[in-house]
Amino acid sequence: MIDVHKAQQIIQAAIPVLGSESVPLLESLGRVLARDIVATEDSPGTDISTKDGFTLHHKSLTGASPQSPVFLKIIGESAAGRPCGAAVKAGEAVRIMAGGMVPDGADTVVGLEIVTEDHGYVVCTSAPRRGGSVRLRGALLKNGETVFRAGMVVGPAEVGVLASLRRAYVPVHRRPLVAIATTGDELADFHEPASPSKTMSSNLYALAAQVLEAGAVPLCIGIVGDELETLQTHLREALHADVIITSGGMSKGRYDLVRESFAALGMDMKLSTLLGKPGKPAIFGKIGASLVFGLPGSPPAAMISFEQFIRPAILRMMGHARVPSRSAADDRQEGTGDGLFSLYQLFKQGRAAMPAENGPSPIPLRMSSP
Ligand SMILES: Nc1nc2c(c(=O)[nH]1)N[C@H]1C(S)=C(S)[C@@H](COP(=O)(O)OP(=O)(O)OC[C@H]3O[C@@H](n4cnc5c(N)ncnc54)[C@H](O)[C@@H]3O)O[C@H]1N2
Ligand code: MOO
Repeated sequence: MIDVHKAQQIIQAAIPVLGSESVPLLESLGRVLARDIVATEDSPGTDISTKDGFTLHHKSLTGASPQSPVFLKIIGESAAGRPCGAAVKAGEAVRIMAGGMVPDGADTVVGLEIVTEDHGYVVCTSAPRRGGSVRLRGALLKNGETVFRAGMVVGPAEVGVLASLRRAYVPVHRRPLVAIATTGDELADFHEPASPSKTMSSNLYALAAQVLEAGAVPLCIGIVGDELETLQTHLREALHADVIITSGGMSKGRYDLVRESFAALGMDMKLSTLLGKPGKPAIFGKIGASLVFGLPGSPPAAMISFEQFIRPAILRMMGHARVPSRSAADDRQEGTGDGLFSLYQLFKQGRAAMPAENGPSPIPLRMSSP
């Protein structure tokens, strides 16, 4: 028997990083880049003014002072997105807006606040430094420059930069398809009427929600009965998924046939039986390329096993380099009260599974009262 941390190491060592896919820009949020992103053009693509004012050649301002103002003829306008066609010569200036293209012949912008206008001339009484208030072509990004490295997680700022690079599609690591089957003849789903001998298969939904929260794609196989042949048939069909999760049927009871079914499908068992609860009877292995996690049926044990083992595995498959590994045992020792262990306690008291004010519906699919 091994402890949770050793089990986490064994699982991580067996997890492949999935290949890449190209996704529309916004779908890359939270995903991991599968390739370096290289700029294919300069940004900005031309010299741009950062102020509203006048653009001119710096030499035109030589000697400008309050005692000796320099008059420059205004020959045109460069608004953002509407460049001025003319080139600027000595003794001339072009009215420019922030974001406007600096025309040929100009190299400097003087802000509106330090000049005056007089009958078609701009009057300058000081000279800013050469190149002042101009963002040069390629100042933000140069053509050929590596902007982001593979392995980086895409956040909102990266989405903005990718958009400025005109990347409508982004290469990211694939999200795993995770098949979830719950086992047990006592289980029922929404389509079946409530009955004292039946238990709603809440694990199917809780685990699917955990899969979604981890960023993967859940595929709910549903409830599979405690019958060897049925189990094998359904699990065989689930083998096209990257990950298969089962809940229930893991203990040594007479009808606990999950291990047997996996064995018959050729499972390479890498982990069997943990030291301590919750999740003691959990197993992990591989069938072909699919990773297989057999979790215990008890809802807190299933959810906590997911947090301890499957969330880190999913993150790793999606290319995340730093994968935090939590354990209910650590949380209990730390006694923070908001960790995995408290989730377990909450479940044991039945509060998470069924809030008192929102009892079970006797009629399936009836809308709960608000
Ligand atoms: N003789 C022993 N029996 C058991 C031991 C033990 O040490 N000696 N350990 C117990 C522990 S701990 C666990 S955990 C369970 C694991 O058993 P299974 O994985 O076979 O779980 P089930 O028997 O199928 O179900 C347990 C419990 O959870 C409910 N359940 C199951 N599936 C779902 C679902 N999809 N949604 C909601 N609830 C579910 C089920 O009705 C049971 O009440 O073994 C113990 N036995
Ligand atoms: O080991 Mo069971 O999963 O411990 O509650």
